[in-house]
Amino acid sequence: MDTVSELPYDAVLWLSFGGPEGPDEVMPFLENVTRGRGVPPERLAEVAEHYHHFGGVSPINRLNRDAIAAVRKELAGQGLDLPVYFGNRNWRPLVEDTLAEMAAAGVRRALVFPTSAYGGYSACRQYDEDIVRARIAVGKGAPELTKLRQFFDHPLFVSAFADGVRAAHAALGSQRDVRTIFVAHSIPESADLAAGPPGSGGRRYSQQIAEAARLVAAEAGVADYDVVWQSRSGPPTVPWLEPDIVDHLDTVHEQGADSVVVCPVGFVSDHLEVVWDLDNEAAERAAELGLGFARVPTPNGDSRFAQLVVELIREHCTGAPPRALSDFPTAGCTVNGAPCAIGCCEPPKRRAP
Ligand SMILES: CC1=C(CCC(=O)O)c2cc3nc(cc4[nH]c(cc5[nH]c(cc1n2)c(C)c5CCC(=O)O)c(CCC(=O)O)c4C)C(CCC(=O)O)=C3C
Ligand SMILES: [Fe+2]
Repeated sequence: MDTVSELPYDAVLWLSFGGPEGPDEVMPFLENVTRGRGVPPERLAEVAEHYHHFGGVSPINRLNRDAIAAVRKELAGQGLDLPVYFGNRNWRPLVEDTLAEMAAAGVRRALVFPTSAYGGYSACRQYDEDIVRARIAVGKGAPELTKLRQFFDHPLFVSAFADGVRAAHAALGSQRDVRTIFVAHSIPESADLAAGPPGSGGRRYSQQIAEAARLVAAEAGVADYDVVWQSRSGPPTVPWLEPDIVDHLDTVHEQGADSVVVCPVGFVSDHLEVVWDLDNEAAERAAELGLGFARVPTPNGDSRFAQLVVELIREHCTGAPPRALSDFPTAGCTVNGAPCAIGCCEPPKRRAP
């Protein structure tokens, strides 16, 4: 690709979810995540336990810092002079503070890399809301922020997972009846129905998950697989995407499988919902059922992830056609937190606070 000599941007903002880094930070973090979202206190107490199991430290901030270091190296290696800043929605470093720091350093226009590959409210539109909130907090002189596009069907994203699926099958041995299970964060049915531009029929999130699973399976040479969900929250009366991964293990066991390859295609890093909900809860259920269990790593630890981020930056700056394996429209790239379209991935109706 041509060199991007005169970059129209002067920084990158790595925008993520955030997580606690000590036991005292767990509850304040969870309160930030769930403010006004109708998550029952019992669920909150249960999730707090998951964090305390790891000393109150989520791996997510460390994983983001490692990924940022890799992206800085990749940028420098490609001769791109762009500082990378780190800000989160729910925990320190909070995006409001990071954006203030960027403004003070003289940043005028920045690209935003959100740490989610997908569309939908939680995965895409809520990051737009974070951008709006941070710019309001900084006020006059807030940098212009352009969010990079969704990348669930990017060949580098797909091939990192596909290599992991192949390696997991190899680790379990080829003579066994292995079931491949793709898993993503569940969301309320209503949020999935509202995902995508109005009039599109919704379900953009679950459709993109299904498409990513299909692409990864095809590249890994897996003919049969399932797509299931994890980490549901909210009151039990509200329907969320199902089946849950743990229940699904019972199903595949009944169907005669003797081992499972679990691929967390909905996430980019091995954060707490992966190391607890999959490596602990799901792995434990698999052991009870006598199922062999191999969990595929997320792409964050793969060298292709930094390449992917830099490719998205270059693609945006040069106007090159998006490298994408699906027919879904390229969405998610907007300026200053604008939605992709009016009413796109609308936030679900909340209970009054
Ligand atoms: C689609 C989706 C992604 C993927 C896209 C993306 O990556 O952005 C994601 C990522 C993450 N979710 C995370 C953690 C949590 N999510 C919660 C709650 C919720 N998630 C939701 C959806 C998603 N979540 C929803 C609809 C809720 C209900 C409340 C609400 O409507 O917002 C809660 C509250 C307690 C609970 O009920 O579980 C916690 C603690 C962490 C950090 C893990 C760590 O600390 O390492 C990460 C990366
Ligand atoms: Fe979540």
